[in-house]
Formats: sequence, structure tokens, C-alpha cells
Amino acid sequence: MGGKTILVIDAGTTSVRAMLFARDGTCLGVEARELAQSYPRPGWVEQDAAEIWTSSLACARAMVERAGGAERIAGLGIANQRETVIFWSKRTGAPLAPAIVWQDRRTAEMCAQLEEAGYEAAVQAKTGLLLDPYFSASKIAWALANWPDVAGAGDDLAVGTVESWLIFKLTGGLHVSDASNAARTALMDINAGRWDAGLCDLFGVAPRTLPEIVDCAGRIGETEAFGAPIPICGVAGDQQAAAIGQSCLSPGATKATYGTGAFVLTNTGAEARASTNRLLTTIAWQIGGTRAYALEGSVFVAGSLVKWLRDALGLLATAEETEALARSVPDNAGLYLVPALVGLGAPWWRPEARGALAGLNFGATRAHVARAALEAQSYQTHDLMTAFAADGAEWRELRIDGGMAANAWLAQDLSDMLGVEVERPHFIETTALGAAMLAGVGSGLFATLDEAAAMRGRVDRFAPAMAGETRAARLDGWRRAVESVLN
Ligand SMILES: Nc1ncnc2c1ncn2[C@@H]1O[C@H](COP(=O)(O)OP(=O)(O)O)[C@@H](O)[C@H]1O
Ligand SMILES: O=P(O)(O)OC[C@H](O)CO
Repeated sequence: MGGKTILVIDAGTTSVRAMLFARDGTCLGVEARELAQSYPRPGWVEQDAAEIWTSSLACARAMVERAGGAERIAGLGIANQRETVIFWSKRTGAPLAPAIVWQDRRTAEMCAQLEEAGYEAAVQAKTGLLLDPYFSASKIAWALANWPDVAGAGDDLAVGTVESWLIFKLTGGLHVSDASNAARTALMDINAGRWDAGLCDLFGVAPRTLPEIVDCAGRIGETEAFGAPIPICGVAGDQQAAAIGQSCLSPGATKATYGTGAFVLTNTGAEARASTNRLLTTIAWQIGGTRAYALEGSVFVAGSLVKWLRDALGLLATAEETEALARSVPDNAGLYLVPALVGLGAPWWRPEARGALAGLNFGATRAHVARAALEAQSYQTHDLMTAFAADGAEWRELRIDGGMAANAWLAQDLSDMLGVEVERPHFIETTALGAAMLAGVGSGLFATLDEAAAMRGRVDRFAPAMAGETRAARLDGWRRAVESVLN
């Protein structure tokens, strides 16, 4: 194995990337492509499944070339945007419909009706999730009811999340999903580790159209798409992969990823802890049939708020500019931005809520709006911290990553508002690193994830420094702004 590298595909919401890692965690190369987003109606978000595949393949090919050929690669790891569903033909391998993206809210009414009919407790008990359009099940039900090509495909229909689609294409027909991704569909019994017949029935999904659930590390499959065979050895949803890449390997360890949305996961070990505070219980990984679990808080709008200020409002030239703007003013001038642009996720779960900019006054400038957008991330994370603590998961520190974590003002503000130390790795691509760690274990380069954690490099630390009164006043302003949105 000596000298062999690990190839990773990170198929995210806004871009797909391939990366090459040395065994010591050094990143040897990156190739990325933007992914087109389509918004056919208000609240709908679709992508082209064929593009997810062809862009992933093109990026991976560039990295195989960088490695000096497929024979120099020990294994392939995959991390992916979760919950997004793809429908394809088992026979031809062609997509039958657009991919319905995790952010899509078209099934809000269906979920509300199921909730009114009293199904949420059963869904939560089995899946650890809630009745919300975010999860795959209602999206699959919608496609079966509204897209004749999907409904009419019968036994030829394959349904899967993004990793399942990529593995099918890479292997020429293997239909599997890893446990961490399957756990996000709302069709899996996360304690039993299999599809749940009752839930499949509730959402009208035929189990034969679903992939086989497999481990996150091991000999998952083999691809011949790169000249010589490469084993597929590691697979996980991107947020679970980031938790692994941040070495959140023992109970209590917590990470927050600030990308398009913000996703906070606390490791709860072998215990699938049920939340009484509207957090999610999810599978962190499954290796050798043994599952580790996490509590998760999912916030739908994080970096996408900055992108919206830049692209839709023209308020910013670049996302990075928010840092200098936030530093240029002494406070938020009373402005609070509640980023409920696609409803509110954890801990509120209000798909119909819409955003607000509260406290507008003539003293407010572009810099204050930018600062309010960054502060909103700290407040949302603070609300999650309160919910996690109430579920018995206290944060001792927070490990942050994602595109927005590059913002050092935000990293300090998070530490100030949470009152805990914030840790940010120098190598910020923790999602890809986590997939590489899984593939390292799956290919036998490492015996365990703990051993693979040596791949994580150095970190920067941010310690809380804000006066208690300032913190309390800001939290109070935020609370009032959120209440106005919820009511
Ligand atoms: N320095 C920055 N300050 C604030 N936001 C940023 C900064 N850099 C990037 N972002 C935001 O982070 C997001 C990109 O993060 P990334 O992790 O690549 O997203 P994803 O994986 O969800 O596609 C964008 O929405 C962008 O607006
Ligand atoms: O693509 P990201 O990094 O925004 O992650 C999306 C999540 O997996 C959605 O649950």
C-alpha cells in the first residue's frame, strides 16, 4: 500500500469536487465544478442528476491523472449532499426526472397533513427525524404521484440519494446506499438498520425500488471508470463525513459546518438518543455492522444568506467582504436579520415562516446588514446549543468548518455568543477529509477511524471574550426578532 493515495468525491449542493489525499492527510490536489440550480416554482429546488454524475466523473478523472493513474489509488471515498433524491432506470442508467434537492419545500402541505393525522411520533421514533419536506420520503411520494415517467417505470425504477446514484454509475449497476445517507430518508429504522415496511407503506414507496443499505467503510464496490479498478471504500453523507473529518469520534464531540446551510452534529456514541427538543437523531457512521449515532441541528440558511445579499440584493461584491464590513462597525445598530428564506429548520421546524430584517433605522448601513447576516449564524447556533443542552448534550467546545468558517470575525463571534472555545482546522475541507478517513479504513490503510484521525492537521482557536451584558442584550434582540417571524 505504501505511497498510495486516497481519492475523494465530495458532491455538495452548489459544487462537486474531487480531491486526492496522501496517507498523512496532505491534500495533493482539488478539482471542482459548479452545479446548476433550478428553481422552477417558488419553494422548488431541482438539479440535473446527469450533471451531478458527469461533473463528479470529470473532477475524479482529473485527480486520477494527478495521482499518476488508478493503480496508484488505494480507494475511493464519497461524501454527498444528503436527502436529495434521484430517480433513474435500472436498465439504461438514465435519470427519469430532475433531482429534487433537500432545500425543496414542495411537500410542505403533505407533511403538514401527515402531522395533523398524528404520524409524527411514529416517524420520529423509527427514523429520529420529523415530518418536514427536508427529508427524502415525501419527495419520493410526490414524484410517484406527479411524474408519470417515475410512476410508470415499475420494476425498472431505481430511487436513491446522491451517493447511491454515483455508486450505481461508477460501478455500472450496484444499487446501494450507506447507512448515514439512508438515515436521512425518513424510510429507515435507525435502530434496526433497515428500511421500515410501515414507513415505505405510509409514503407509498416500493422497497424493491430502494438501494441495499451498506456500511460506511469496507469493500462497498469497485469502479472501472478510471482505467484500472479502484475499490469504493468509504461513503457518508457530507455532514457525517465532516464530523468524522473533525475527529468528532467520541461522545460529546461537536462540529458545525457553515456552508449553504449550517449543520451541527454532536456524537452520542452507541446511543441513538431521542430528542425532546426537536433535534434530529441520526446515524453518524456504520462500520462492521456497528452504528455510531449523533444528535443533529439542521439550519437551512447560512452561507446562502451571504450569497443572496451578494447576488440578489447586490449589497456585496464578494462573500469575503462581510468580514471587513462587520469589523468596520462597532455593533449591529439594532439590526437583526432572521434568515427564514426557506422557512426555519431546527429547533423551530416552520417551513412556512419567512425572513425578516428587524430594527431598521436611519443609522443602519450596508455594513450593519452584513454584520447582522453573520450574527444570525451565531444566534441560530446559540438556539441549537440550548436545545442540545436540554437533550443532555452539552458542548465543551465547537469545531467549525465549511466555506463560511473562513470568516474569522464570525469564528470569534460564535465563541463570544456561545461562551465556548471554537476550533477551526487549517485544512477546512473536513467533509472530504472525513470521506478520505473512511476510505482509509475501508481500504485497510488504517485499522480504525481513531487511527485515521492522524490525518487531521493543525487548528486555530478562538476563545470567548465578550462582556456578559452585551451578549445578553444581543440574544434578547434576536429572540424578539425570531418571535416576530414565528408569530
Ligand atoms: N469569507 C466568507 N464569509 C462569509 N461567507 C462566506 C465566506 N466565504 C464563503 N462564504 C459563503 O459560504 C458558502 C460556501 O460554502 P461551502 O462550504 O462551499 O458550501 P456548500 O458545501 O454548501 O456548497 C457560500 O454560500 C458563501 O456565500
Ligand atoms: O452541500 P452542503 O454542504 O450544503 O450540505 C447539505 C446537507 O447535506 C443537507 O442535509
